[in-house]
Amino acid sequence: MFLSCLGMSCWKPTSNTDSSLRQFSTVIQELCQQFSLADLRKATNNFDLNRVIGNGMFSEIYKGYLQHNGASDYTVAIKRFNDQGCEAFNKEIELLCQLRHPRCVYLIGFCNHENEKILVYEYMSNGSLDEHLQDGKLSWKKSLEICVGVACGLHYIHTGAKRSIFHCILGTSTILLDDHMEPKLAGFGVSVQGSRFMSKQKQINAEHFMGTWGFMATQFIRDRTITAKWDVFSFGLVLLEVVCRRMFYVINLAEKEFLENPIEEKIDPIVKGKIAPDCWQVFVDVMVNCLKYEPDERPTMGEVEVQLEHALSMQEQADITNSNCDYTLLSKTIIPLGVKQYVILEKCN
Ligand SMILES: Nc1ncnc2c1ncn2[C@@H]1O[C@H](COP(=O)(O)OP(=O)(O)OP(=O)(O)O)[C@@H](O)[C@H]1O
Repeated sequence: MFLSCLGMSCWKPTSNTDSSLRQFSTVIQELCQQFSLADLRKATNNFDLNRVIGNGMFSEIYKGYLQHNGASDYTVAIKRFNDQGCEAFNKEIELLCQLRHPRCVYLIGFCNHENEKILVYEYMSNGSLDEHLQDGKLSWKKSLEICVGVACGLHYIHTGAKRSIFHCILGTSTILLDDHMEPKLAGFGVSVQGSRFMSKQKQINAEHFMGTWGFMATQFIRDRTITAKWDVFSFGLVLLEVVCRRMFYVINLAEKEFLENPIEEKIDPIVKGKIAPDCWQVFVDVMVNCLKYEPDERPTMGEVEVQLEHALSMQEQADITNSNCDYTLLSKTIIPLGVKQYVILEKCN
């Protein structure tokens, strides 16, 4: 039934049997509400462009109001895919139905009506992390809490689901913030499911990732494989953005110059004096390790999560005794990205 509602042209299973697909579609129907196109037109005032709150690679995202959970004006985010978005639509339903975790955006339902492929999510009222980094109002402690939350979400998708999931395009624009400024992972349209056995790597076709080169960890470019360590590298770039308050979508030679200087000199002036030296030491170690060239040398997200929680508690302890003065960081840390790594990353530009 679900197959017919999705339409075979969009749903292209590769290895499942008919009966396993039937079971899978039943599970999706149980977990996800199905909306009519009329419901979603009404919810968005006929896809009024004034309601657009974001743009995805294959979609536009609208703010909408629906009948849900007994409320007649329940606020939701409605992602309407374009003609190229069919695969991303299928992928997000498949993955997000399996993910029920406070650090992953919640998929409420979907609509599949002829060419209209639409997903309905919980509304994340505080938008994406990149917007907050740009407007400069995010405190250091809140930033650190957000990083801990994101690490927790990544740890979950890597190890907590039946099969590990690799996000693949993690960045500050795919980290969304709810009413309480708690982070959730979003943007699962090109994510990849690993094997049941964590140690195995997944062979991937490069075209799958159109336009997302900036987030690519070096092992992919070298080996054409994806592992959890890919997301770990991307998470290292997120940490870098959080302290520098500037984007690192693509590391090219201009970024190389930027990073050849101690990172302490590049910390955003608004946050710099707020970072306790003990906290910084742990934080910068995690960041440097996440950005290691060799995937095997990068930590797991479980290790990263523990370390960042430790950094947060160091910050909290320091703040108890020092409530007035700014801190001074005396360390000088160069992120040891190898020349080879710059060249490889620059090629991706
Ligand atoms: N649930 C939501 N609540 C609020 N805003 C959202 C929500 N989902 C997405 N957005 C907004 O839309 C932007 C793009 O969303 P998202 O990251 O899901 O796109 P994408 O993964 O690139 O899309 P696609 O599936 O087309 O590839 C986000 O940065 C955010 O501003």
